Amino acid sequence: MNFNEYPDREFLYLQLANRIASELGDFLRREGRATLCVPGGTTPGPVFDTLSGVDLDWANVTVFLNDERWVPEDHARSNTRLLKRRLLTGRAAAATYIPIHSDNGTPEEALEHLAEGLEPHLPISVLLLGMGVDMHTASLFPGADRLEEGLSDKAPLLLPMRAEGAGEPRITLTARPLKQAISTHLLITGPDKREALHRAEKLTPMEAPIRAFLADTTVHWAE
Ligand SMILES: O=C1O[C@H](COP(=O)(O)O)[C@@H](O)[C@H](O)[C@H]1O
Repeated sequence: MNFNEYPDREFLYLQLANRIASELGDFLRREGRATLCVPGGTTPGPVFDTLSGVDLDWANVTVFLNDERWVPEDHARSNTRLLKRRLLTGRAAAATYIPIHSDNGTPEEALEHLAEGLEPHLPISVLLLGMGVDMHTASLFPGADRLEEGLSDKAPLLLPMRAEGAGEPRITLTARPLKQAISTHLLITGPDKREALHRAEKLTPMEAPIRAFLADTTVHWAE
C-alpha cells in the first residue's frame, strides 16, 4: 500500500478530489467513458463537494456506491442520499447514476435486478473506499453473516450483508469487483483509523476486511 499523509483534512480533500478527477479524465480521453465507485458514511462528503464542480465530461461517467444501508432513501443514514446531495449535483449531475438500493422489499429481493444494472459498467475505473475503525470497508464487516462469501474470488457482484456493528441490513459490492478496479484509493481521517489500518496489515481479511484491498491501494490520511 502507498500511504499519503496530508498536513490537514482540507488539503487532503482537495488533493484527493483533484487526483480522482485527473484519473477520470485520463480514462475519458483513452476510452471515452469511465466508472467511479464511491463510499458513503461521514468522511467523503467534502471530497464529493469539490469533485461535483470539476469540469469533466461527466455525461460519460457512471457513478455508483460501494455499498448501501437498507434504509429509505430520505433517511439520514442513506448513502444514496449523501451521493445525490453532495456528488451528483452541479457539473457532476450529468453523470449516469446506477442504484444499488431500492425503497421496496429486502436486499435479497432486489439483489438480482440491481446486479444486472451494474454489470455493464464494470470494471470500475476509479474506486474510492472508506473504512470504519472496526476495519470494515464497503459493507464487508468483521463477523458479518456472509463475509466469507463476500471475500471469495467467486463471489457474485453484490451481496446482502448483516453484521452486529452495521446497524441495519446492508447491500455491498463484494471483494471481487472491488479488487478488479483499475485504480483504488482509500480515504481515512483521524488517529483511530490510522491505527486501525496499521492493525489491519497484520490481520487476515476475515478479521479485518480492508486487508483484502491494501496491496494495490493508495491511502490518503490526515489527522
Ligand atoms: O457504513 C459505512 O461505513 C464506511 C466508513 O464510514 P465513515 O462514516 O467512518 O466514513 C463507509 O465507507 C461505507 O460506505 C458506509 O456504508
